[in-house]
Formats: sequence, structure tokens, C-alpha cells
Amino acid sequence: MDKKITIQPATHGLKVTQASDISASRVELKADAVIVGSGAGGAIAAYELASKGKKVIVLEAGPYVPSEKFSEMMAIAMGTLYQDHGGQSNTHGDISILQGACVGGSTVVNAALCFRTPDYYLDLWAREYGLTNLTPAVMAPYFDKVERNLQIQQNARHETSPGAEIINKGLKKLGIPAGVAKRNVKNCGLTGFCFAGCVSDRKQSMLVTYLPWAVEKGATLHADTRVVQVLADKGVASGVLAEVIDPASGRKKADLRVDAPIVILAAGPVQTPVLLLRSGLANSSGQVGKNFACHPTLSLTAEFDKHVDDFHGATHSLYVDRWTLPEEGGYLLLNAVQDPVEASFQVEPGTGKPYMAYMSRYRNTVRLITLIHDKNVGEVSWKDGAKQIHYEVDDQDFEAMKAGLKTNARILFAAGARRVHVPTSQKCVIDSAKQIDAVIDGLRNEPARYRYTSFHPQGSCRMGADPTRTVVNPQGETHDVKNLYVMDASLLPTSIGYNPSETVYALATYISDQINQAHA
Ligand SMILES: Cc1cc2nc3c(=O)[nH]c(=O)nc-3n(C[C@H](O)[C@H](O)[C@H](O)COP(=O)(O)OP(=O)(O)OC[C@H]3O[C@@H](n4cnc5c(N)ncnc54)[C@H](O)[C@@H]3O)c2cc1C
Repeated sequence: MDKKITIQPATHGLKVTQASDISASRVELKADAVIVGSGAGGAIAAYELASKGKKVIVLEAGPYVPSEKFSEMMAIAMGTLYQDHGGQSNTHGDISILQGACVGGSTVVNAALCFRTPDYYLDLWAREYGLTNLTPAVMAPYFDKVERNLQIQQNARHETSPGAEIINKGLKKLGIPAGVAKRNVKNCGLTGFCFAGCVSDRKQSMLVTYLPWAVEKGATLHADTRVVQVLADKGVASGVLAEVIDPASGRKKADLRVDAPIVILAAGPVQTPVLLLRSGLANSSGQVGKNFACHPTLSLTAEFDKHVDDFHGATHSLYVDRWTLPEEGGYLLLNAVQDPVEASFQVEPGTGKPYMAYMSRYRNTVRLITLIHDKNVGEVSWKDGAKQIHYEVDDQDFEAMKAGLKTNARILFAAGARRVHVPTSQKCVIDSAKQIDAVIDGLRNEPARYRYTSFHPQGSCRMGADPTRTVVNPQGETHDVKNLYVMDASLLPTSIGYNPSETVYALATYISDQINQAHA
């Protein structure tokens, strides 16, 4: 067997082995731990294990795109940095399910907004899923640590986007309290291009933090390398099989095998269950892929009389969480700047002249997102060689969305909006505050009717104490296969109603500690 790898000297930044560096058709490697995926969970695992002296190999399916190559053009970023070139959706095709697929994963393209996991969910997970180890007191130092490492801090006053300033006026008029966003961004350049990757490295994504730190501690990182099977022997994890794919041609360049006594799945809530299903592992409960949630969002786009130019400033400046816990309403409101591509798909602008007329008012628009805490009603499956994401918005969750859209529209009109566009498949415009209830009450929970976007897939490999109801135990190890760990957003037993990245960062740090203690 040919085991030769030629590693070219890195021309930029991170030391990453890419498809272009590999000349052999078969590669065999050995490590103390192999990590699948280099996003929020995988990068943290890599650093935490490598810093305790473990030989770590990280395999990432996506390409290595150094930040100097980021385009600041959404359409191009979708093609290079996103899963399925930004085209991933549920089986109905009415929810765009966005995930990063590059070295650094979704943290490269995310908007960096951070929240600690609310105590409400930690308490709920203890009660309903036996996660009595994840108390607020136990988790606090983990949140502190990732907040320090990723420079998570409240936006400075000057970072507020022009649209958020306007929304703030509406909130003040209605007496609704708003929170100031906290983000893992250092000296934000205010370009508004978080979703296309931060060209100046100010966003503290995994690409510029934990991954280089892990490499400095001796971890090795392979891009363009898709893991296709997890290996286990007599109920104990033993490694993975992967394919190195040439990103230019899409053709397989090499088969790669890593033998390792610790296997960590951090491929995200769609790919981690797919890998377990393909490998026929860890599914005695029948729960792998089940309980998928995704925080569906609908953005209302408001038109104002004057130019707002809401395309620079912090991507997120403010949030309204007065009604976010399930008993209070189950929705979170977030402002977000938007580029012309997003502006054109968040409404039904028509084609030809109507489209031109709408886009000519782009500089006057402001969007406010409604994000719902959803029930875990979805399922990720693997059928005929392809993944499928079965998810339809639940009727009760749709009522939460309607309540959120009403509050959202009230705020926008109170801020002085002339009209508000609802993101439906057929044109739907609210012309005055008086029409809000009638228009929103008329919305029905039907497939293919709304332009949903999900930025936060979650669930699918639930963590919990009961091996008949959950896939992963409270220490992050699968119930069925020893030394096989999950460390990504698929762990979350329920959706959490708030942006989940800090939850993933903290859980990955916690589980890394468990692994380092168990395998000292
Ligand atoms: C556009 C966008 C905006 C967002 N904004 C925010 C925000 O503002 N705040 C917030 O809290 N959250 C945000 N999120 C969500 C947040 O980034 C994710 O919840 C978090 O990164 C999930 O971490 P993860 O480890 O589960 O997966 P990811 O970070 O997605 O990493 C998974 C990695 O695994 C790789 N992979 C998949 N399959 C394989 C395989 N078979 N072999 C090898 N590698 C594989 C993928 O390519 C990917 O790089 C956003 C997400 C997106 C897409």
C-alpha cells in the first residue's frame, strides 16, 4: 500500500493538507484522536485534546479558503464556503438550511452573535433528559473560557447598524426592551459581510482562533477530506475511512484511513447522523437522525422614505427576547443588515419591472428577523446514497411565528416604515399598522408558502442519560460505542430559541475535558 503524502510548503496562513498536496491514491494515518469536521465543535476538540499532548488529526470535507480569498459577495461565498453551495434544504424545498462547509465550518460564515445557553434549558435538560451534570454552575466556567478565548463582547455603540438605530426608535415608542448584541468579533470593520466570511480576520471564527492554536500544539488538519465511515471493533471506536476529493473536478483523489482509539464526530447536525447511519453504529435507540430542529426564521423587510443604507455596521446589533422562552411566546427578534442578494430573496419582488422597482428601493430597506424556538419534529435520513432532511414547521410553532411576525411588524411601523413585505411565495405586503393583524391572521401553515431560512440546525443525536431515548451520554460519548464522541450542534436535546454557537463552544470544551480525564 502506498502511504506517501507530499506536503507542499503552506503558501498562506494555516498549515493544512489539501487535495493538491496528496499524490498517493491511498493514505493511512494513525493518531490518538481523529476529529470529523473543523467547525465550532471540531476545532475546539482539536485544540483542547492537542494541548494535553494528544496526537490529533482533523478531517474536514470542505476546502481551505484563507480569509484573504473571501469575496465579500454572497453569491460567490455560497459557492465556496457553504454546504451544497448554499442550496441545502428540507425535502419540501421551502426551508433553506444553511451550514458552512469549509475549514472552520459554519463559524466562518456565521454572524458571530453569542448567547450563553439560558438556565431555563439547562434546567429542562436536567429534568427531562437526565443531564444533571450540565448545571448552570458547572457550565459557567466553560462559558467564561470560550468568551475569553473568542473575545465575545457586547457591541460598542459605534457598531450599531443604521437599520438597528431606526428599529430602536420603534422599540422605544412601544416601550419594548432590546438587548445589545454580544459577538465574537474584535474591532469590527463594520463591512456587514459576516455571511461571506470576514476578510480582515476580525471575526474570531475557528479559522483564526482554535484551529491555528491546535496546529501550533501539533494537531494536523486535512481539508477536502470527506469521512464516509466510522470504524468500530467489538463496540469500541477504532478510526474512520475518508475520501480526498479534488475540489476543482469533484473527483476522488485518494482513499484515506485514520486508525485512532478516540473518534470525535463534529460534522454538524446533518452530517453527523448521516455518518452514524451509513456506518450502522450507535443507533440501538433508533434515535439517530431523529429530533431534528432548526430555528426557522422569517424576515420582514420594511421600506422607509429615506435611504437607510443598512448594509454596513454589525451584522446583528440588537435583539428582542421579551417573548423568547416557550411559555412567553417562543420567538426571538433580531435585526440584521442585508446585501442585495439577501434582500431579493427575503421577499417576493416579482420579475422584470416590479423587481427593478423593488430593488431600486433597496437602500431604503431594513429587515427584522423572527426566529422561533421549534419542536424537534424533523429527521435526517440517508436513503439511496443521499441525505434527506424531513422537516415541516409544526402547527403550534407556526402560531409562535405569527405572534412574532405581528410584534415584528408593529416595531417596524412604529419606527416609521411605509410598508412591510412578508416573505411568502406570493406577494404579501402590509401597508399600515392597522392591517397587521388581518394580514398575519390570514397566514396558514402550508408547505412551499414561505421563504424560511434556517441558520441553526440542531438535534439529531440527542444527548441524555437514557440509552433508549438518546444517542449520546451526558459525557458526550455514544451510549453504544465506546470512545465514539459527538461534539457538535446535533447534541442539543431541544432547540434553545437563541443562536446556538456559544452553546456548542461550551459543550465541546466540557466534553473535551471529559475525554482528557478519561484518556489521561
Ligand atoms: C450563515 C450562518 C449564520 C449563523 N449565524 C450565527 C450567529 O450569529 N450566532 C450563532 O450562535 N450561530 C450562528 N450560526 C450557527 C452556528 O455557526 C452553528 O450552530 C455552529 O457553527 C455549529 O457548530 P457545529 O460544530 O455543529 O458545525 P459546523 O460549525 O457547521 O462544522 C461542521 C463541519 O463539519 C464538516 N463536515 C461535514 N460532514 C463532514 C464529513 N463527512 N467529513 C468531514 N467533515 C465534514 C463541515 O464541512 C463543517 O465544516 C450561523 C450559521 C450560519 C450557516
